[in-house]
Amino acid sequence: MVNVSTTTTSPLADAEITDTSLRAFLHGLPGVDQVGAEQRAATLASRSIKTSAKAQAIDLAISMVDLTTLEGADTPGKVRAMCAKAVRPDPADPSVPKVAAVCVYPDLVAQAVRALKGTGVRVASVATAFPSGRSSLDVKVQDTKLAVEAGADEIDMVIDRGAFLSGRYMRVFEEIARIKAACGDAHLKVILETGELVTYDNVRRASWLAMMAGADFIKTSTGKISPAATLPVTMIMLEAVRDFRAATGEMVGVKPAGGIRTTKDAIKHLVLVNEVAGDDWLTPEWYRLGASSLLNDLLMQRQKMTTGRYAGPDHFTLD
Ligand SMILES: O=C[C@H](O)COP(=O)(O)O
Repeated sequence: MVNVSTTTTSPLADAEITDTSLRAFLHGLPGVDQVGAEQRAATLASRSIKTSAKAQAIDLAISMVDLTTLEGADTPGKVRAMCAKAVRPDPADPSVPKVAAVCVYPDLVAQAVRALKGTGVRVASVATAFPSGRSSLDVKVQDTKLAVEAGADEIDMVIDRGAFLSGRYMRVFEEIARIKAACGDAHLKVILETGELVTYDNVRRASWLAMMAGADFIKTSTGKISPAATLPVTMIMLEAVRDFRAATGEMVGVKPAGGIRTTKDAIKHLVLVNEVAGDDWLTPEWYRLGASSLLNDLLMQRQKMTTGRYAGPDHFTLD
């Protein structure tokens, strides 16, 4: 019996969560029909939307962006410039909405907090030995606490894929629950790194595991591993949050991240959200697009819709 206290509602809330009950629950989830899932995602992705809806969709997508820089070469100056862009994506057009959040490494959180104070743009920080997650739990907790103390509103943690893939689900559960506790009031996004989970069944299991352990959001990827936020994987995660709400009454957000670069990609995601989870998720509170270079394409397409012509990519500052 493992002593874990979790504050979230879970389908196993009445039974004490044990290695055995957790494994039985996760392996009792319906298997994913791989061919069916890929076909359905492709069909939904091929839907077109009306031009009038496209303008709205672009603004919604902008408002959902977690504008991200996660490079070893990141500097305070780069983060300040990114924060300015997050608040006012197109300096020439004040009608462009601000993005949801900026996402940086923990040592740059204080910088971002200063730059975004009072703007309503949130500060997200990766933590827990991102992107590999290969460190002790104590170090991961400390990493999380430092980011929260520096002012992060949101923590993007990675799960221990080695533990998950070797069937040590309870270890993954406990780790998420410990990090959730270390977050305090900060929201916790749990990165599954779906590109390393091998099967869609594992994506479904990891989604439920993360939600049961206290995730406020489930996130596809770190952006460091390919494939990242594919449509079938995102669809399976959207099904999981939909079914989790039906089972528990609790809503959990979804954040696809990695490889989302074009307006077309973003709109496919919005269609998927609407069709699979429902329009309750169509807000920045419940859906985010983690991306380092999507914003400029959204701005270019928006300008094309407003003025009838494209501005060159050099019209906008670098993502
Ligand atoms: O969380 C966000 C990802 O790191 C961004 O990935 P990307 O550079 O492929 O957009």
